[in-house]
Amino acid sequence: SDTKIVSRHPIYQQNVPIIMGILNVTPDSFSDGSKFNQRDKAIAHAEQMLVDGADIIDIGGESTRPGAAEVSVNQELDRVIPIIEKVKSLGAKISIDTSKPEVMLAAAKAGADMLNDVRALSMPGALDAAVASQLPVCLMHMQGMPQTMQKNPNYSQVVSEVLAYLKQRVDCCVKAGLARALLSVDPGFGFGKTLQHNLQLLQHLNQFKQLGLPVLAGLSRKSMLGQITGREVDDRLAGSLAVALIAMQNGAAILRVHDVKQTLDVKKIFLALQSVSK
Ligand SMILES: Nc1nc2[nH]c(SCC(=O)O)nc2c(=O)[nH]1
Repeated sequence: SDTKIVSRHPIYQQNVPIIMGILNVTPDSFSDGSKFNQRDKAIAHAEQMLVDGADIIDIGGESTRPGAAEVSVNQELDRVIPIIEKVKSLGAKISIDTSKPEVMLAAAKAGADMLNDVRALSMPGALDAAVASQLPVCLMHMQGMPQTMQKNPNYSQVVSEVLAYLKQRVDCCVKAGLARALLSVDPGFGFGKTLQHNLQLLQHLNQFKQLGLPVLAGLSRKSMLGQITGREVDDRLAGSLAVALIAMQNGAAILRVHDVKQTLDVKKIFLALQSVSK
């Protein structure tokens, strides 16, 4: 295959899977209490994930769940910037989960180490902002938009279509001035995909290595796991760990997860087997 291994930005840590701990700072995530004790809870959660072994903390101020309402720039800035500043002071590596150029630039100024865009820099001004920041960026595939993406996801060949989209976005970023070494790609589990589409993408996750870039997998507690196990979102640890291992075995370089402590154990088991000769 035409795998072009490129030199990679240090944040991608070469050949050991990276654990990205999820820190949602949307109102429903730390629902009770005032904005300030919600912030304290977010920082405590970030601290715990760092203790538990997270390599990067992914901070997001816009819920991109199916049907989620849109968030204004100022609302999103107000949610994420104070948290980035505090988490940075803990010495953590931070990725900012946003599609808005203003949030990307402000987050970079506040100390973010990576951009994570579920819209693959497709919003107006986003690509220019990413180039200006010169930060590593994860490009994710989404079919449609959060409000409508799960209505009727349809592909003729989901794996090749998602791969082609990501290849096109990578080429566009490189042409705009982002070195390939900064880029990572993500098939976007649950973003405009049926269960079958998600399973196809997971089964053939290796295909995405053709781009020669780190592959990020975001499977943790997602509804695809609920569809298979019948478990509610707070009861999907076993399902999340199962797919985390499968994703690692299928080449995922970054795992975006809620349950950092448990996923670290899965990573250690995976690496122990890697070191044994076949
Ligand atoms: N790169 C990347 N970023 C994400 N942000 C979310 S938010 C929805 C949820 O966590 O359920 N998912 C993902 C994902 O899969 N990949």
